[in-house]
Amino acid sequence: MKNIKIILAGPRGRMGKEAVDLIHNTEHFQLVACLDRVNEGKLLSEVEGFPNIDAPIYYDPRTCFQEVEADVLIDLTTPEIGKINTKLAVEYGIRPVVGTTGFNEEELKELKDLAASKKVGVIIAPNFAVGAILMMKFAQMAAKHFQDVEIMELHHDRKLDAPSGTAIKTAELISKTREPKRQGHPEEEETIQGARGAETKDGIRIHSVRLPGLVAHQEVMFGGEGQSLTIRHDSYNRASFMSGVKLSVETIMNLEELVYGLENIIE
Ligand SMILES: NC(=O)C1=CN([C@@H]2O[C@H](COP(=O)(O)OP(=O)(O)OC[C@H]3O[C@@H](n4cnc5c(N)ncnc54)[C@H](OP(=O)(O)O)[C@@H]3O)[C@@H](O)[C@H]2O)C=CC1
Ligand SMILES: O=C(O)C1=N[C@H](C(=O)O)C[C@H](O)C1
Repeated sequence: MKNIKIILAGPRGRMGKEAVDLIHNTEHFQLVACLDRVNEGKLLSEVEGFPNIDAPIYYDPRTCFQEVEADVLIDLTTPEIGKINTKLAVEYGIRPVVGTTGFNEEELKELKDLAASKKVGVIIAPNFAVGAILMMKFAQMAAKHFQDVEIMELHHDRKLDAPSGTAIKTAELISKTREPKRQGHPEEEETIQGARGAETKDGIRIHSVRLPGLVAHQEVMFGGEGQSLTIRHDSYNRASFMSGVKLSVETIMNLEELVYGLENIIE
């Protein structure tokens, strides 16, 4: 397989560290630069925790994309920075694999159009874990048979966005097979605001839990006459996401458009 040259944004983060290991341990992957908001001008090997990896660190994505020859950008930063990096990478013909969450519908549409016009592959993956993809697909299947559903997503308390990208994607997939419905008692009232969670435009409730000790977890709970069905996925560590990152980097080399969600590339 051809060597794939990768720029990684966010190498010191929880996901970024795992991605450095993945790139380092994959024969046909090469880390050619990092984007970070500290350590500009250093090599990654000069930063504590990353011996033997001589990729230069840039702060400004534009300078990095101009100076470094790369095939793929992996972005694992923050919602605000991820959006800037992704758009800029497409403009420079570098294919973004984006794990960073927090893109809204309008931003996805804008990127889709940009990717199509530049013929540059983009993968935006709200969740890279294969089990999470299956959980979402199973939920979409179950929604054919159960009209009433609520999503509970549970994450560590360092997470910036709520609801999670996975919960939003799950609700979107369910909405493809379930008619819009306003759930609960027609006259229900929240005596404490937010008690019924956030409601999507199709009437699906999403509840976001943030606690130290958690990593990334989600339950999709369906209710019917005299029965319920709960589909649950748990990521206990960030290594759980790395096979999806690897697959995305390999797949994006043959894409010329935006793909939103790994369910579109996992058979
Ligand atoms: N798709 C998926 O499967 C998954 C997606 N995620 C998403 O990935 C993203 C990262 O998550 P996580 O690793 O837990 O978060 P972290 O907060 O651990 O890491 C984010 C990193 O981005 C860095 N950063 C901030 N600003 C910049 C900048 N201007 N340039 C480059 N780097 C910058 C931060 O630096 P500093 O430390 O200085 O703030 C930090 O090191 C989140 O959006 C999260 O939702 C997470 C897990 C799985
Ligand atoms: O911030 C996280 O940790 C995660 N973010 C993604 C999301 O918002 O769905 C994926 C996973 O749940 C972990």
